[in-house]
Amino acid sequence: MNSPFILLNYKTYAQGTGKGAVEIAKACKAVSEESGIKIAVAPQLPDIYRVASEVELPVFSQHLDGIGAGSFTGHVFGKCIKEAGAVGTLINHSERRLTLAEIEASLKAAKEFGLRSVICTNNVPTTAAAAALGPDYVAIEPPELIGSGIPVSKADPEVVSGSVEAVAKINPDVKVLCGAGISKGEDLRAALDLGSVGVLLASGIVKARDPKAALEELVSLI
Ligand SMILES: O=C(CO)COP(=O)(O)O
Repeated sequence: MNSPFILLNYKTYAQGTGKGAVEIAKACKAVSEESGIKIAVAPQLPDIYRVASEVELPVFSQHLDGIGAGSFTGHVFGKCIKEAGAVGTLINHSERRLTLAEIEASLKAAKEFGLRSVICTNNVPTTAAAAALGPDYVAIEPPELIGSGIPVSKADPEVVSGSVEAVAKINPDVKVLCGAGISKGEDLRAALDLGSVGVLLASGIVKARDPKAALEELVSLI
């Protein structure tokens, strides 16, 4: 089996801001090296350069706008996050929803600048629609379970397996992540057993008293 992929979204948690963004990335790097499991982080946009410069670990943006160079004040430009050191981006996170047209434009921008793309979705039909656009990954995250501590892989296994099935039919090149409430080794194990290739998670690690210990527990059943 290929290594699972763990993508840690820092959101705007204080613990993952500024210096904390670097410290958590260092913990991720240490656990990735110890375990051989691929781990990437998605800090806040102004922390991308800092994290990518100080820690040798894949860094994702939390958002990307489907715009180019020019008159787009306040937007997130693919070239800028690429040059800051990002290798990929989330698109359409449930806390940063986009229209379908915006998702497509954002994905196009990610491809233009060689950024890996993770389109976030909330149920099986939106996962199917996202897969049709051809991102590298879709990440199914039922919003009601986000931040709940109740893992999607246990509370709603059908939304994960249903997403995996739908994506396999529509575009088998697209890989499926799942997220929401994932924090323990058994949650990650269940997510993989349902056919996802990894997890997108946040609070269980970023807000943990000891993020490195929490990460070690997360990968302990792989
Ligand atoms: O939104 C999420 C990751 O993008 C999931 O958040 P939690 O891991 O805190 O439930």
